[in-house]
Amino acid sequence: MNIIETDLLTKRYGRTLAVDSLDLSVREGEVFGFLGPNGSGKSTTIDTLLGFVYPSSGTASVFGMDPAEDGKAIRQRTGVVPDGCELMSGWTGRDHLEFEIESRGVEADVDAQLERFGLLEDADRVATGYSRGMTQRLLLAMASAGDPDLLILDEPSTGLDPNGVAVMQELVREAVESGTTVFFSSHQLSQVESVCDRVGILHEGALLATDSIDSLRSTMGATTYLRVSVDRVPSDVDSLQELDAVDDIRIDGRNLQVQCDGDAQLTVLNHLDQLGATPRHFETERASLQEIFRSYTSESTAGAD
Ligand SMILES: Nc1ncnc2c1ncn2[C@@H]1O[C@H](COP(=O)(O)OP(=O)(O)OP(=O)(O)O)[C@@H](O)[C@H]1O
Repeated sequence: MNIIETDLLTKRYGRTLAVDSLDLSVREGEVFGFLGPNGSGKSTTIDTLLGFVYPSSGTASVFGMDPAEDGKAIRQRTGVVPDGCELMSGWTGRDHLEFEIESRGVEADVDAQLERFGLLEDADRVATGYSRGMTQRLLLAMASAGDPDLLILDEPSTGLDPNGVAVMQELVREAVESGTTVFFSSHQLSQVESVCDRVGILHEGALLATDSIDSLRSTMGATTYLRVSVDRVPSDVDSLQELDAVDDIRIDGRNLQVQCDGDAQLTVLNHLDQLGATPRHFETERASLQEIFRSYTSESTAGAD
């Protein structure tokens, strides 16, 4: 079953096309990474899913409900870490958490939740005095209170130190174990890569690709960088380029960098051997999500120019 489904979802602000014919499906229990550069429409999509913003055309459904009509019911089952949230003046961290629990109508142990996010000692301080990292931990504590069916995290690691990031990643893993679906919007690609099952790449309001990170890598074609140091560079080294699996070769002294298909390392090393070059050392590196992301968004920008 799909927890989130959109069909040609479009949102215009005057002449700005913030979300453009978006077809999105997020399955129950998965961690879906929603990736896109600044201004690509991530927050607008989320606001539409939560019923804060109405679509210009197309439809959205969350838990099978229309957010434009049943936004409140959707929000009661959803924990949200919004992008750029303002805290209530004069309220303590505890006040914020208690309010969240009450307004979503869930059961949660307030002290345990504060402790889990390292906020128990500061719980009775006015939260507008919190550091950015503490504020973000408070937002995570509020969003995850009472094990919601859906967690929407919009840039959840903003302001977090490495410990905070680890707590956030742990939160995502625990949420999934308890059956929560997680919608994780970010341009912090390394964090998406470590927790998400599938990612959607958004650019200028449109979804360029949706798939698992591995499939996106193989769609990119030559996705492995093989770095080899050889005892000598053969004069006919360019013949490597004739191998189907090889996309590009760069030579720096006795070091070669070969961009090739994921399973072609041995073919390349054997070919070098046949050319009379003995590999002294080699290492491989797969394309990172960052490169996949750049490849999709820059191709699309090039096409638009
Ligand atoms: N209330 C609004 N009024 C007018 N334009 C808006 C409004 N909200 C968003 N936009 C525009 O819609 C586009 C998409 O913005 P959105 O905030 O959804 O992107 P985003 O991917 O979440 O960006 P970021 O990563 O910077 O948060 C941008 O061009 C933005 O300026």
